[in-house]
Amino acid sequence: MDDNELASLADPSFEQYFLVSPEKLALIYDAAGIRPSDRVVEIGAGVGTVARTMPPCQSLTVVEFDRNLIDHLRRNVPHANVIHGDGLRAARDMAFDVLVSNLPNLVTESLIDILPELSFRVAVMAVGEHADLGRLPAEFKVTEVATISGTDFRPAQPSVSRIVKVAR
Ligand SMILES: C[S@@+](CC[C@H](N)C(=O)[O-])C[C@H]1O[C@@H](n2cnc3c(N)ncnc32)[C@H](O)[C@@H]1O
Repeated sequence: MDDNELASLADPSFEQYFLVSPEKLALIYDAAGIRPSDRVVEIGAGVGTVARTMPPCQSLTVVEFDRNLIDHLRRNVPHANVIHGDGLRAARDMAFDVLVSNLPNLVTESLIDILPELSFRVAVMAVGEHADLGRLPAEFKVTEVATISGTDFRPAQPSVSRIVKVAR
């Protein structure tokens, strides 16, 4: 998928910016520490730019809210289980070891709120510049991984996000 195609698929009303930076993707995979036995879930998977090069794992499930992207996801990540729907609801209904997400900031805030209800080993999440993860219970260890913005994405994302690792 070239830059023009990615840009043409992005719907600004869903805050769709697709992460394509190989360096930032490598940092996400490294932080996730995915093991071959892991069940991995990505919510807000877009067209699959993160999921398509996810390290080997037992299972990969991708959840996307925008129906228009589902066929692209199926094509780009043929080995994944593709779910069309709300990632917050799906996360509550699934069992997984590793969670990856890059959602609109408001949805991410809700995801942070429900993290204590979910059972997982590691979550690697893009969060807003000023997101407060200090509200998570002490059982969670939060580590800053990187910042992502601008041309890390297609189309370029105007705002800055932080990638954080949340481990139990
Ligand atoms: C910033 S894009 C990131 C896409 C992809 N993760 C990446 O980094 O290239 C956010 C994606 O989350 C999706 N999204 C927004 N709200 C969602 C929700 N409640 N459940 C699942 N997906 C959602 C959007 O449609 C969009 O594709």
